[in-house]
Amino acid sequence: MEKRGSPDGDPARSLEQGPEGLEGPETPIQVVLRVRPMSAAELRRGEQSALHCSGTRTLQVSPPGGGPDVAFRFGAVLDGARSQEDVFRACGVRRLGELALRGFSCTVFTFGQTGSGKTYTLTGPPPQGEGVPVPPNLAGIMQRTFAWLLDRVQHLGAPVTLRASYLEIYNEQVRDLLSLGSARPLPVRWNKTRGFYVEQLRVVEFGSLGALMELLQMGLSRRRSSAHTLNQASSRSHALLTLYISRQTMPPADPGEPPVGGKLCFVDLAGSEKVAATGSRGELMLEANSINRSLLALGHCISLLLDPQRKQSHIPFRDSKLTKLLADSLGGRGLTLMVACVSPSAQCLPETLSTLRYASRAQRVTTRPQAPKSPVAKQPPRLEIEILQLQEENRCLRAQLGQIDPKASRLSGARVAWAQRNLYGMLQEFMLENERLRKEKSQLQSSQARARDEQRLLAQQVHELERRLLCACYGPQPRPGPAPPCPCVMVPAAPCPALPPLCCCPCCHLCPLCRAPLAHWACPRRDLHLPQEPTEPLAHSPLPSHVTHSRVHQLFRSLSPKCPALCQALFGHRGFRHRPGVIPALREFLISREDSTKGGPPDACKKGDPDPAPFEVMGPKAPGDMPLCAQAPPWAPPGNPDSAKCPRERSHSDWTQTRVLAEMLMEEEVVPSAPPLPMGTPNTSPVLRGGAAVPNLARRLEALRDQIGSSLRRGRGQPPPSEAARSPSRVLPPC
Ligand SMILES: Nc1ncnc2c1ncn2[C@@H]1O[C@H](COP(=O)(O)OP(=O)(O)OP(=O)(O)O)[C@@H](O)[C@H]1O
Repeated sequence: MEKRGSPDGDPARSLEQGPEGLEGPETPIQVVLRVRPMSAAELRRGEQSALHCSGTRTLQVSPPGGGPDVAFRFGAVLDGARSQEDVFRACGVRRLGELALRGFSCTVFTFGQTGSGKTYTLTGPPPQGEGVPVPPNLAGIMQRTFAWLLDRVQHLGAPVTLRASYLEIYNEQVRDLLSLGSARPLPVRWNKTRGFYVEQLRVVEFGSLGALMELLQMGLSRRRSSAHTLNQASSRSHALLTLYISRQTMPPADPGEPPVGGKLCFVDLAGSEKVAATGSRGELMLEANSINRSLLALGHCISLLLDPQRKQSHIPFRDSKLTKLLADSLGGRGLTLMVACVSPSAQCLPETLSTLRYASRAQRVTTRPQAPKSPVAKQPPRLEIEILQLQEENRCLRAQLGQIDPKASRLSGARVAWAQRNLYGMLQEFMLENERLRKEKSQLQSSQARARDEQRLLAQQVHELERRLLCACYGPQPRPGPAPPCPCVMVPAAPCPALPPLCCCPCCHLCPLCRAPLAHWACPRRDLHLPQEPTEPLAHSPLPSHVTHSRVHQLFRSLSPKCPALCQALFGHRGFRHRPGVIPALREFLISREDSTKGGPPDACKKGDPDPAPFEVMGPKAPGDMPLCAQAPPWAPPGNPDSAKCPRERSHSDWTQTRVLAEMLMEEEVVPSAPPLPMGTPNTSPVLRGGAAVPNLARRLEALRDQIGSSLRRGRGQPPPSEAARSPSRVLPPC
């Protein structure tokens, strides 16, 4: 069966003869078969042996039902009568240890069915009690190798550092058996130089056999094991103990030369098991499945490695943690020894045959063992030349530094100090300026925030006053409850004093939609009741000729979003469908403008409107002296000579209301502008301060206040307030 490798199947021997530092020849995995003796239980059950050793390297398998024997040939075959020491010697582990000392990476692993003697072969029988050592004659391959190695190191005459790590793969999780705390799962990583490795694995340095034995005992005691039908102390995990050997070559080729690092790894695989045979249930069954899966992955890799063509391509080492960690030993540059363990019992023959086939395949797998090369030899010549050149340059520069003139060096020092001082001064100035700018910025930000607040407050006040104005116009008392959608919904309704008088017809008093009181021009049947009202086109109306259709459109569009209720009252529900109603409205406003220019209340005229903008919508030129109406309207301001004909005296507030309405109708937009930085004292009223920058807004606010106050007072029968009482900061009566 054995067709490759050295004649005696010992790969170490051929390597020992090969040149160090070069990639070695293809070397097969060394396989040794061990047949354990029949156990007491098997003997009790009267089971027969199905295996017979024929010579030192051949095993004969006799099928129980008769038939021809099947022979398997391995590097060595050891029957149940062979002692632990025999096994250690036959496996050639000492040679592997020698190669590890020379920098090779060597692996010894046991393989076989559960209860076949794998752990026994590697570490001896399970300890009889806590802290009870294994008797020396029963010590396994590991203890014997440790003893040999420590002894060898002592006689080596070169400094050697020994370290060890011990891990188990339990249910596909790597756990550190030497960890200081509780073992937690560790990741398996890969990099180009190290290949697969376990991250954060504890590696313990040891200097004596006793220390190493302690580490072994520690790991064995922490390793998972359980009892089942075939084994009372069955290992439930794969365990890997690795010795890292670091040896300094003597004499060193170069002072900076790193030591040679070899590895010797012992792998105790968990046994394959048939769940039906072992009677595993629950957790045991899960463990068995995990073990079988990983062994299957290992077998698959071995099968692929056998194919020389596929070996060059992809081998699925990543399929399991076990194959990852054995990748180098199976297909890489390591040297590997496999100890296959079997039970002699005929009852276990199917599993035994499986193990034998597995082992037969494995011994055909080859690796290319490679010893580490000397660091000097590794470097390409170009790099060596570069290093030499750099060293030379370094030496020259050091020499030049030592020859620098002390005088020159003092001068340059003064220059540096001067530069540093100046830079420091500049830096200080910048820092001060920065500080100033920062303060200024924070002041500006706070004043900006105050201005925004004031602006918001003013906008709220305007909004509130507009609302109250509408309330006052359409009804002094709003209905309790949520705000009505239309200000017309106010009961009891009262005619708005700011608007022209209502038609005498009762049907015209109410809005056809909301039934709120309406001005007579909004009545849908107004033509029937007021035949004298003009219905002609604008060109024939008594309005000035520049009041064109488009002007009226513009007026309506600007008014309707601002004051929909008032717009509705003035123009009707559909705006220009009642265009004839617009014309008198415009006429009224122009008359009121005429009144204000001719006289008006003294204080109102004095306050005056320096900005004629509200009326400019009617045209660049005011109507001026053009008589718009032969008869003055009843709401003409006092002081106007025509006011004598007025059926009722117009009060100051009446005039103001008219003016405000005119403003509201004419203004293009009501957008309070942000006031500039506050000029007055901080206690100044926001209205006054904001008003400085928003004259229209403040003026309008004051007028609205006046108007609302007077409307409400009239409703309650109170006398009008004195001029002094009209203050912007006055508290408004509730609507
Ligand atoms: N060569 C041997 N001589 C005497 N007893 C042995 C031998 N090999 C194994 N045994 C005994 O057989 C039992 C099973 O051995 P061991 O635990 O090593 O099997 P295993 O293959 O490691 O099983 P598992 O895979 O379940 O861990 C143990 O009691 C062990 O002492």
